[in-house]
Amino acid sequence: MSADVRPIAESELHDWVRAVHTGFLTATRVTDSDLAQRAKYNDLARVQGAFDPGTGRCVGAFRSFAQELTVPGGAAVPVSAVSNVGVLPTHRRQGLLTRMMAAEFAAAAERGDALATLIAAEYPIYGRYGFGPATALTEWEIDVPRTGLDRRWSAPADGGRIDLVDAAEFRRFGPGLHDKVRAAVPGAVNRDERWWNLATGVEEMSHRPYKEKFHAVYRTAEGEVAGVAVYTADDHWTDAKVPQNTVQVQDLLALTPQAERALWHFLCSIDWVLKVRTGYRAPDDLLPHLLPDPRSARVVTSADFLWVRVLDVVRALGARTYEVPGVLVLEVTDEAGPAAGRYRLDAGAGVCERTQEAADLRLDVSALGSLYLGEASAVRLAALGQVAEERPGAVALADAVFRTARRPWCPDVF
Ligand SMILES: CC(=O)SCCNC(=O)CCNC(=O)[C@H](O)C(C)(C)COP(=O)(O)OP(=O)(O)OC[C@H]1O[C@@H](n2cnc3c(N)ncnc32)[C@H](O)[C@@H]1OP(=O)(O)O
Repeated sequence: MSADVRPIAESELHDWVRAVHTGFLTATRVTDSDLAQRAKYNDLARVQGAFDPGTGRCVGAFRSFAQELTVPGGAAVPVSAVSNVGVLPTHRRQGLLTRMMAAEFAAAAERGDALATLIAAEYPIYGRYGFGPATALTEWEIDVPRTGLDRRWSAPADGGRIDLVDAAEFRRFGPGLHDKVRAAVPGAVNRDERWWNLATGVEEMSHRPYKEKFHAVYRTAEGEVAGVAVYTADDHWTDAKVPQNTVQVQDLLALTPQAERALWHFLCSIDWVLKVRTGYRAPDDLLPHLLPDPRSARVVTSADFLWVRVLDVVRALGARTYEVPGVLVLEVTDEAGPAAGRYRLDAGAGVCERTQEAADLRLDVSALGSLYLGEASAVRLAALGQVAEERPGAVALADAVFRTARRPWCPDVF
């Protein structure tokens, strides 16, 4: 008998959270506070469980939630974010994720979602469901003594100022600042109340206890909050009593290059600190070039991050803008979902519609997901055999049309 896959009842939440914690190898313990948070923030109609017919226990978990994704041009598009996917090791590779994903796509079609998003735990999992890697990230480690920065630095040169504030103050100004920052960053997603409460210690989860952080806020000469760096530090001294601490940046938001420069220079000026790890940044982040010697910032992580699944091609392609005009007819294949068909994109007008015209390009919906936010190059995908050119010049045109001047970036795990 196969497992029962369905939305869970509130009485099954404890068992479901245990399955999530087990799948993610964090714990099996579920606290009252974990449950209270789930009941408060998770829409149970969008929380699926797979239940073993023999034991009745939850052996698979899956959840989606309403999210806003900034797309090229700045629109905040409502999407379905997939999270908390976990199948117990005793029940893996029996098709449970596939069944939960199929149920999610059916529900997404009913809701009218144009796109789905997720952060893939492992690369090979989600391509088969039509998701494509759509943003990348880079983490640098800065060797502070090598930056060439003046260690006597104590204030931004642009008339702005930096102050240390507590988590409660960050909780107050952070959401407004983040909303302004994300509007200018394709690939960024909204942070909900739960995100802010967990980040500032208002609430915590048993497997992710709150760790106190430092918050450096940058204000312009006019007193406007234009950036913040949230960081932690370790405590490492050599036998000779030489401090060798590393600052780990948890979050750095900046509205302007001036704020960005001031915050990085501040972090590199802190006494006792030899290294600054930047946290996950955009791959074309300004950071290395904000340092006199950019080579003092060494890449320590470079990977795919946000994955995008186009569900409704007409609405998804119509929601973003394009850097250059051009008309492309795309033949999209989609084994697992509703995106299959032939579409005419008029990039200049920002309009996409179904068409019977001859195709210029053929591609799978997962490749379309990779192109969607401007990260992937159509030329590169064609070289990899993921885009086929039916009209000479169409791949080069698609490259120019879809790509963006700055690379998309999703700062958040969800
Ligand atoms: C958005 C997020 O939450 S990301 C977090 C994902 N969760 C985890 O990584 C936690 C640990 N892993 C798990 O819980 C499970 O192994 C899951 C959720 C990744 C997969 O669940 P399963 O129920 O085993 O997947 P399912 O049986 O439907 O597999 C479908 C296909 O995907 C393949 N597949 C599934 N997971 C993986 C993987 N990690 N690596 C490679 N292939 C995979 C299967 O082999 C199968 O291929 P086939 O159809 O050719 O046989």
